[in-house]
Formats: sequence, C-alpha cells, structure tokens
Amino acid sequence: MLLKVENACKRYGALQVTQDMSFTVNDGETLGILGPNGAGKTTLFNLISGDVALDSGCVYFDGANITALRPHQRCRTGIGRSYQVPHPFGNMSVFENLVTAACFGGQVSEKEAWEIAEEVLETTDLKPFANKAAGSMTLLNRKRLELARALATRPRLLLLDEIAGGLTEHEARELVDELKRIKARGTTMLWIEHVVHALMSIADRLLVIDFGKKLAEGTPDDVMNNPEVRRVYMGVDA
Ligand SMILES: Nc1ncnc2c1ncn2[C@@H]1O[C@H](COP(=O)(O)OP(=O)(O)OP(=O)(O)O)[C@@H](O)[C@H]1O
Repeated sequence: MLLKVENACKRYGALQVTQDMSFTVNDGETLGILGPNGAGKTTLFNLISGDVALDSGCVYFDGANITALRPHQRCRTGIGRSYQVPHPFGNMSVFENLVTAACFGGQVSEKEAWEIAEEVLETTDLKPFANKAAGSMTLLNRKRLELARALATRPRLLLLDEIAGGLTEHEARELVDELKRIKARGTTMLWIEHVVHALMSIADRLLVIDFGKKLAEGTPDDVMNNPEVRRVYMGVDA
C-alpha cells in the first residue's frame, strides 16, 4: 500500500467538507475519484498534498505518517499534483517551467533537472513546444504542461485534478494515452474527473464522494452499477 487516508475530517465554518474519510491506494494502482460539484474532491487532494491542514485524521505515505509535513516536504517524499486551473510561470518557456519543477521536487543538479525536463517533454508530447512561452499555449497543451510540471517532481504518487476538463473528445483521448504510458511505468495515480469515460478507461478502482463522505468504492463496474451511485450521482432511479 502506498497511500492511506485515515478518518480525515475538514470543516470550513459550518460546512463539513470532508467527513471521516478513509481509503487506501496500492502501489501502481489508479484510483478514480468521482462526485458532484462541491462534494469535496479537491479538498481531499489538498489534504493529501498538504495545501490544507486536516482538522483530524491522518495521512500515511509509503508507511510514514506525513500528516504534519508541509506541501514542499510531501512533494519531496514523492507526492506530485496538478491543479484544476493550470498556473504555470506564464512568461517562462515550457522547458524552463519543467526545469524549475524538477529542481523544486528534489535535490537534483542542474544537469539532472535538464535531463528530467527533456524526458518529461517526451512523455507528455510537449517537445515541439519546449521553447514556447507557457502562457501562450492552447488548453490541451496547458493541461499537458500541468501534468508535465507534476511529473518533473518525479512523483511516486500523482494527484490529477480534472486534467481532461474542457477538452474535446479527441484531445481527452490523447491525454488518456499519455496517462496510460505514465501508469505503465508504475506511477500510482489518483484522478479526479467529471469526464467519466476517460476515467473508466484507466482506473483500476473508483471512489465516489458525496457531501464529503465516501458513497461507494470498488471496481469501476461495481461502482457504476451501485444503486446509490446511480441515484445520487447520476440521477438515475435504480
Ligand atoms: N477555503 C475554503 N473556504 C471555504 N469553503 C471552501 C474552501 N474550499 C472549499 N470550500 C467549500 O468546500 C466545498 C467542497 O469544495 P471542493 O472544491 O473540495 O469540491 P469539489 O468536489 O472539488 O468540487 P468541483 O467538482 O466543483 O471542483 C464547496 O462547498 C466549497 O465551496
């Protein structure tokens, strides 16, 4: 097991955004996370990456309790993430963004950071855009860059927040192909996505969240056939 979230709770004022959430993710597994808008999915990522502190509960990574670690420390232990709204350094080139991320992600020399950046350019099909200003790219390439920046920190666990959102069918398929390559190399992934067919094509298991609570967890087929999920999430009567 690579990640364990145990009894995680988070409240904003009167709103209990994460309610006693527990789950595990195995090494090499892809866990898809589904849930209606405002269900608490991004908050769960923030609790895992350390961007937001838990009110109570624990997060374990590779057997170690990382609950008290700050975001950059969690990144250096091997947790990389993308954000729902990409925010690269817009005036820097794609390549410079990746070198910066590689340096941030660990104690690597400049030479190693360049090597990592070059490898990530290949993986994410961004090589033709290496010298382009990050702020001037299409949505697909901005999404790729968001993925690439997370990869450049060399994560063992990759948190992807709606990476396919807003893309056309064709573009989403291209991105899924890239994610399949990343998965095949053994990277463990948690992927929040509203584009269900994209998620289904790669997830080993699904976790469905509603009002900050776990509604269902299991194989994609079991979860999508779960009457509660169909009723609450898809608005379908069982
Ligand atoms: N910093 C904050 N302060 C107050 N409320 C917050 C904060 N962050 C999130 N919330 C609230 O917590 C709830 C869950 O938000 P969150 O972004 O985790 O949901 P989500 O499932 O990711 O939604 P979406 O699918 O729309 O991205 C929402 O009602 C949101 O308004």
